Amino acid sequence: MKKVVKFGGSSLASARQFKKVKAIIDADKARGYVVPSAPGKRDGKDTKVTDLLYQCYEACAAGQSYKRILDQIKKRFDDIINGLDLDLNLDFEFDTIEENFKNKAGRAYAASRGEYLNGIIMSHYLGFPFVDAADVVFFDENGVFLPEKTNDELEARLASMKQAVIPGFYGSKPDGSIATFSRGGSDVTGSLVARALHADLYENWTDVSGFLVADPRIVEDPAPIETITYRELRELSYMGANVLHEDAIFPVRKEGIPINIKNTNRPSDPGTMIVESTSKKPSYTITGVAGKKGFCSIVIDKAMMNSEIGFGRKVLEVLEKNNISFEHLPSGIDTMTVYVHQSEFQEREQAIISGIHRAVHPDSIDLESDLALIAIVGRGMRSNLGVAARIFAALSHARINVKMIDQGSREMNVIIGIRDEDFENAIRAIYDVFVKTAL
Ligand SMILES: Nc1ncnc2c1ncn2[C@@H]1O[C@H](COP(=O)(O)OP(=O)(O)O)[C@@H](O)[C@H]1O
Ligand SMILES: N[C@@H](CC(=O)OP(=O)(O)O)C(=O)O
Repeated sequence: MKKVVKFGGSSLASARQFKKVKAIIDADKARGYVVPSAPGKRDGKDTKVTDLLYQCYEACAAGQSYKRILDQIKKRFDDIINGLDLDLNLDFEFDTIEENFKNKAGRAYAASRGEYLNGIIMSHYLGFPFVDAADVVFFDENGVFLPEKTNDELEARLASMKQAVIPGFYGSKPDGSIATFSRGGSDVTGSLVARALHADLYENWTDVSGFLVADPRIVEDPAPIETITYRELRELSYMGANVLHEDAIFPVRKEGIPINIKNTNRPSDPGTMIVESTSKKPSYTITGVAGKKGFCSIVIDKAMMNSEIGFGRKVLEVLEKNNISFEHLPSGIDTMTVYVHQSEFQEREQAIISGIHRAVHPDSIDLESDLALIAIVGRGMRSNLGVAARIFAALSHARINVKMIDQGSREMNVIIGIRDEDFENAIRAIYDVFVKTAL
């Protein structure tokens, strides 16, 4: 039995948390492969070490003094080392980091040091060998992740190891410089290690007792999800339920390895099992609800649009040329709407509008910003009549105007567009109608 255990920043924020982690690892011999994140927040007002490292790098790159921030980072690690009574000194590592900062090792290098140093501490504390992620996780020269090369190397390196600590979040490029995944990317490393080892289980330890039906920062004490499929989870994590990085699903899914989301602070809670498929019925009609703010809609009107072959392609080509991805594409007879990320769109707004004018000569183009998208996801929705009706009734009762509705063709998700300002109330209204009234 082999288990890969990834501990998030909240599980490694202090010596006290490290002790809980060791107890969890000691409790099960199968927990041999450990992927740590950088120390996270100790309380609501604290700063993640990764954020301190980014700040430190920005200051250094701007030619400003960065010593104060670096000292703060050092103190975070020293407090952990001292709290664990370890015979370990990171002075040499910090000298190297400072040297590399001056030699312009880059932003990704700076950010990666949180996981690197936490990995060294974890390896000393557990007595497990340390494997630098730079030697086993690879990106190309443009920073694009290389899954197969990584898998081959990880497989070869770990084959003879019964235990290992492999820091999350980063890897290396062909020239030896460091690249990272996007924020929250230690989840991806954990998943890659699980795939390479053909592990029986990937345990992802965090500060909540599994995936919850809704974001606990919005809904008070939301119900936990006992079992969720990869597909449902992918929809929810893509739409903002950021317990697990959205790219962490693919590697384990390839191998059919289940993921168990667990709580370091309540290790005996069952947490959430993430599986390929399940015959278990979800507890509620919906499995989960999640969403994101910051979208903009481009509404394009043109009489007889429906008979103009290639209309949609031409519009999307304009976005492609401007390097913008689209999120949703609801359409009517003479109207087509494209939902895009506001921050990306606003940088190229005028170029895109004039491009669409030139490409399809519309009667009008209207823009609306500050929109949010919410995904209501669940395998149980297929067999339940009236899901859309309940969503609309709940939102109308909460006096929320729905701008867009899009039901996936697999009937497993409904996506709605609303105003940013209604976001939290909408999530609560949907949660209440499907979960609270069902309790
Ligand atoms: N649907 C959800 N279920 C559980 N947690 C959620 C959900 N949506 C958002 N979260 C947030 O995700 C956090 C856990 O993810 P993250 O901060 O990345 O943890 P870690 O530092 O352990 O990697 C929780 O503390 C919670 O605030
Ligand atoms: N430390 C990195 C990577 C990561 O995955 O962290 P966490 O496991 O705390 O979400 C970040 O803050 O983005």
